[in-house]
Amino acid sequence: MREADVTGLDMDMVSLRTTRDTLEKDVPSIRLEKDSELREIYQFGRKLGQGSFGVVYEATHIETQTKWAIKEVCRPAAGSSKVKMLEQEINILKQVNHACVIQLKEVYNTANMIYLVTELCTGGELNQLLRQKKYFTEDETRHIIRSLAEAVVYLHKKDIVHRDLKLENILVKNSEDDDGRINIKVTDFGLSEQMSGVGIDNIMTETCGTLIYMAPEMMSGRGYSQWCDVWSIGVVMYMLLCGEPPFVSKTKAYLLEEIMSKEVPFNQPIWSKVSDGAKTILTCLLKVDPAHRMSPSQLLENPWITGDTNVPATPSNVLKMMREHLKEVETGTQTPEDLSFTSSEDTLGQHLVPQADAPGTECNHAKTSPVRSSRPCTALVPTKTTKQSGGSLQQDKQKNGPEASVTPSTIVTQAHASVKASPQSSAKQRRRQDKKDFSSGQNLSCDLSSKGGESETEEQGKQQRRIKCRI
Ligand SMILES: Nc1ncnc2c1ncn2[C@@H]1O[C@H](COP(=O)(O)OP(=O)(O)OP(=O)(O)O)[C@@H](O)[C@H]1O
Repeated sequence: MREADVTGLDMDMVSLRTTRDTLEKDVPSIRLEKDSELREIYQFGRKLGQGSFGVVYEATHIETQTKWAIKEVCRPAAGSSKVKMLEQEINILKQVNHACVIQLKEVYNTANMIYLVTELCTGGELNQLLRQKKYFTEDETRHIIRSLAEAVVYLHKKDIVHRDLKLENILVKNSEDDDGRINIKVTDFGLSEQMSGVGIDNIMTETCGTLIYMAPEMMSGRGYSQWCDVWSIGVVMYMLLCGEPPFVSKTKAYLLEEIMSKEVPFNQPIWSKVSDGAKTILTCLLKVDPAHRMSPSQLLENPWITGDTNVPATPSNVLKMMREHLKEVETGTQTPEDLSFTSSEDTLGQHLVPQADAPGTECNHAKTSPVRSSRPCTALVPTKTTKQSGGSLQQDKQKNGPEASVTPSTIVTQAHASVKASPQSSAKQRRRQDKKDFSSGQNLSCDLSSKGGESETEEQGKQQRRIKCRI
């Protein structure tokens, strides 16, 4: 493999998504007799940071004079949960090769230590940069979120769910490249999960990650899938644009209640300067019901991300879509037959999905609908939900292409089943319905019973605390 792929030096020519997905790489795992032997290969420099596993140093490869980061980890006790997390992290890093995901170059093992040699990110963590800048411009945010979405699409295609996406786990390769862009690398796969099962096996129940970035379905403890990463992208994007998290509360239970009872807040003065396009995306990423969340692929196709100003701003709710469609019918650009809504009675047990999955359309990600069109979403068609449940990711991939790997699994499908989108629906009604569905026993119900319970006291005053269940 070329050195450039490992070092990430290809960054400048990777604006096209297809060129960013590179081939799997071979990561050598090298056994050393003594720790001092590594000092003959690398010259250790300044300390870059300290994590829960070990210390990270800047290091220069003596032979090539290239700079790297080396994470020095004290070998945890065999069989311990720490070992499992480390193994999981190394396992995943060995499989990934993407310009926006940290690259693992080599692993060195000695009797007492493990050394992970990764590409060096001289710009530090994204949260440090945010603290300095207070907030990012829309252009800067667009570039960062596009990179993050590309990384997540790539990971999800490999059935990897990061589960702890946050500003602290996004490193900045270098402060700014020649074009003034901030190039990011997703890191810290300690809490990531690789889904290998089918259908229900792909639903995870561990509560892990960092509270303010945590998807409500994960907080509720009832089960979640890869859509938890989408929620985190939404929180990251919100924070980049205004410097603060969208939802804050003292405990997990109160935070969940806050998320369930409020719209995504855009009332601070700073939001008056932010485009409607960006706000629409945030609303679509931060949908309470994962079944209604925008998919990472849809995010990449959104005109706000692509910068395609020729695509008209598309209405973000059913009512607006109806109005626009009726206007089109009135002006003769479409026939009434195109308006293929069914009555709400007809839709019992079914869910309505946009007919097209085109850029800039409604955020519903029911992409398994066989009906696809290149025109913007204008009509809703019912799809049977039963067909989706229980299907394997592999089968879905074969049937529908790699996109299907991010298809919501059964639990999400159940959520769809309970949504009846009538023509009278509005965004607010939809959100209320989301919350109702979410909190009902039919799908991902929210268990607020822990309020005042055992986990609350433990979490008091620690909004950003990480809950690593496996430790
Ligand atoms: N490749 C890198 N380039 C530059 N700095 C890095 C790199 N990797 C890690 N760091 C810095 O070192 C710090 C510690 O990283 P490390 O991955 O050990 O811990 P962490 O991100 O806090 O996660 P955890 O404690 O869950 O392992 C990070 O916060 C970051 O600032």
